[in-house]
Amino acid sequence: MERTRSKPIRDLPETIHSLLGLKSHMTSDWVKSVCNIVKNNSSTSKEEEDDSVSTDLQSIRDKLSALTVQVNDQNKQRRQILNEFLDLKGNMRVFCRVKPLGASEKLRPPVASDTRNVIIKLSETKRKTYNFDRVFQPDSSQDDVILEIEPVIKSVIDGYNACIFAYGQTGTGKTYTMEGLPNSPGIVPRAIKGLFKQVEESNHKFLIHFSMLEIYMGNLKDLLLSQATKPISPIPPSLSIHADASGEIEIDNLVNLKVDDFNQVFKLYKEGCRNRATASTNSNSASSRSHCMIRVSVTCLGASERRRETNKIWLVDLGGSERVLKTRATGRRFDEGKAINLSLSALGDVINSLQRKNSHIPYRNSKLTQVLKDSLGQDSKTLMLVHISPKEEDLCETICSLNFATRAKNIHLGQDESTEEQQKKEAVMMNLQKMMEKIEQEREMSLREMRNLNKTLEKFTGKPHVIEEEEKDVIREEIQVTPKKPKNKSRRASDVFPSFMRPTASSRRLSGADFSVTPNASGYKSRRNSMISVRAESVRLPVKKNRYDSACDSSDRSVSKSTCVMRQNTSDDATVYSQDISECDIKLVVSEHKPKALQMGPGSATKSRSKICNFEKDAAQKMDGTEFSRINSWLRSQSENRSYVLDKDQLPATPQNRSLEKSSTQSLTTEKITGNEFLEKLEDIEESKTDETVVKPTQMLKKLFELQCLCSAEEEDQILSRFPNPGYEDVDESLYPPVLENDGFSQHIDNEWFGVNHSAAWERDSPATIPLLEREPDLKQLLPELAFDHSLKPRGLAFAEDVAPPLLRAQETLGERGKAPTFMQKVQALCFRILLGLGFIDVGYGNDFFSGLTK
Ligand SMILES: Nc1ncnc2c1ncn2[C@@H]1O[C@H](COP(=O)(O)OP(=O)(O)OP(=O)(O)O)[C@@H](O)[C@H]1O
Repeated sequence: MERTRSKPIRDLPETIHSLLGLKSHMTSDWVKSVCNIVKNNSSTSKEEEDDSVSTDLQSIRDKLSALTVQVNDQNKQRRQILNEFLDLKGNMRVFCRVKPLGASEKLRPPVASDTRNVIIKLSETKRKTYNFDRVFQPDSSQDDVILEIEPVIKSVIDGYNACIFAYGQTGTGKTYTMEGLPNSPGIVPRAIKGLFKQVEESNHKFLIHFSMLEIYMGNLKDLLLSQATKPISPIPPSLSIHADASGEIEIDNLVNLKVDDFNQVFKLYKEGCRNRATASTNSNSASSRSHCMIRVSVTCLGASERRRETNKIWLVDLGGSERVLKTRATGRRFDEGKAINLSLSALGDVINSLQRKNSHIPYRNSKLTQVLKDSLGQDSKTLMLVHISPKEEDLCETICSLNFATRAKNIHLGQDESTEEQQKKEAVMMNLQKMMEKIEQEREMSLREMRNLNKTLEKFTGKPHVIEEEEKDVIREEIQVTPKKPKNKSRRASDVFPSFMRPTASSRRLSGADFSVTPNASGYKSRRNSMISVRAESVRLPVKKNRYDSACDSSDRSVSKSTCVMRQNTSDDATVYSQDISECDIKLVVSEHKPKALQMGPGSATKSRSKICNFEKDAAQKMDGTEFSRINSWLRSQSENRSYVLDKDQLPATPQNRSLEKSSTQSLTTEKITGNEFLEKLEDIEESKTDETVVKPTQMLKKLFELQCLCSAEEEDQILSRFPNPGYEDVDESLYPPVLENDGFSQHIDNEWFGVNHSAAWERDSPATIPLLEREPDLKQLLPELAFDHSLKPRGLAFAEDVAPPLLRAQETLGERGKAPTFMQKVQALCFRILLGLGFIDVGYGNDFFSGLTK
């Protein structure tokens, strides 16, 4: 182009010379006409030039559009083939993974396996074979497992709901498979990575959201929201499950964060794991005591070939099924084990009904099945990984797990197929797989060509080609707190539950969520709107610092046990446990929870509350990627800000309380008080309260005194020795904080990030497990006449009514509530518990988890 422009200038002398010769002929008209010719000439060439460029651009655009259509077509074909392939494999695919024997376990295991079968040696002559889609031998790697889940990830991109869950006896490697270790990451990180990779390769624009929750003791808990670590912390909005008009399951108030890459997911995942509590059990030193559920939602607008605009995948690490008798769980561990078994049993029932193609599928029988309703069965892709132990002592549980998995496997396949049919099917599947590979290669080529053309286009125009549908895309909010549906009580799942599904006293007691209490005389309002009166006390126990702590957290840790009592429901107390900053004081906290802001220091409840409000407000705003870090740091600050507040309005104007009030305002520093002062303060406060308000630990202390009066220690020991209770090696655990663990995953992640190995030292022998009274000299002073040795332990048990799992209370075999229990009633309660533990008494759950599984 430059050459054409410079030519007239080069030719100028010559032109002038020739013009000079024609001087006589040059009239003004002539000059004008020559000028016009030159002018027209130059404008024509410019237009021509522009035309040729725009033609080029147009042809690129046309090519791109054609390629887009082609890729869409290829996507459609791929989806159809994949779907056919997965249909042949079964909507519910079941894998079995056999845990390797430990180095010290040299015995020949009774479980053998090949790539599709698990053979159980029941006796010398009797063997039972279980058939699965794939069996992972003890020496199989994480890679082997991941390879098998790839089709499921692809079907998520195609718009199908999916669910991958790990099932099995406690300690058999569910968390290992789902989370993995730093050097061998498991399904969760790799599935999410795989999802992002697929999204990157796609020609569509996807929006990905991440949520994480756990089902603990039958209640949903949002793991991306710091939970109320103390009774008067802002209470996170309760999560409730409902189905939308299209039957998709939604969870109201569940934090749903937009994520742009795997790193963001990784941070959230870490945060979620931090909010999860695991505990040490006889079977697993870091046992998951809940079901951990990760939801990744995928939205793609304008992709007609996808099954639906928004779909999701659930990645679930189920709590371990366990025989309570075998694990010898007591107190809280016992309750947790029962809750896990109950929901697994409900899952088994759903699977059973799906398999039998029953018209009614009992999804409503547990929160777990309600949440997974649209991801189990129907046209969703489900992958179950059953984990078994090869050890002889676990044979019974292994058979239960295998039977459970076999029922699931039969969901789609129906009757057993003949070998011939199976071979035919496998040939078809092989063919489909080849077709899919071919289409994927072609698709990859088309996508590469599209990328190159896009680059060329960008060079000319300065912006990439935009496909029409993409232009229409709406940028979604970064945070989507699922908006509450207009209050239509009859539509809410929780309201139409059969009564046994409604939150029980125990579930409310433990989670603090779902606080639906019958109105009482004093006029009850929902907990979220008004917690009329909250009294709480907290005892903090120091926890030995481990290497993990020192590496990732500069603060010390302690385990705090807090108890709060709400006026609305005197029988309910919410016990929460948290890992917290180090303190070893006995701290008394009394507060009235009011809607008005509590003026406390940094990280106070007020701030947290207002942040939660902002959180919801933000849902209405569009956010860009940079917002993520803000939210992330907020989430972090939430988990780090652990403080206690004291509301002076609730304190009677006694000198003690004035000092207490003072202590509370001293920027949350805890006032050390002696045991007697402590009791006096409790009593003062108790007197000032309405008669319905109870402070449970005070009661417990009082009852300890009462018992001391009722009978001597010798008499009591004598009676108790007649009822051997193998589980009670310590004072009942429900009275004390659980052994809080860094959960497996965060441990792994943090190890990876900080390069430290987790020290297994603070597990069972953690100071947090040492009975409270032994650790607290102040409390010890309170009870000078009680021996602080193991003779105290059975006494704790005598208060069976207080410490028994709340579900036992429903039996009401101990006499009327509200009356002071006599010693005989306490002994009866103890007997009841023992008989229950030995399996002689049914607790009224209907079916025990293990019964029926071996049918
Ligand atoms: N396939 C495996 N290879 C190596 N180690 C394994 C394997 N499976 C499990 N483990 C190890 O066994 C221990 C218990 O595993 P894990 O915590 O995953 O069990 P779990 O089934 O999740 O237990 P729970 O139900 O109590 O949470 C862990 O230390 C884990 O690393």
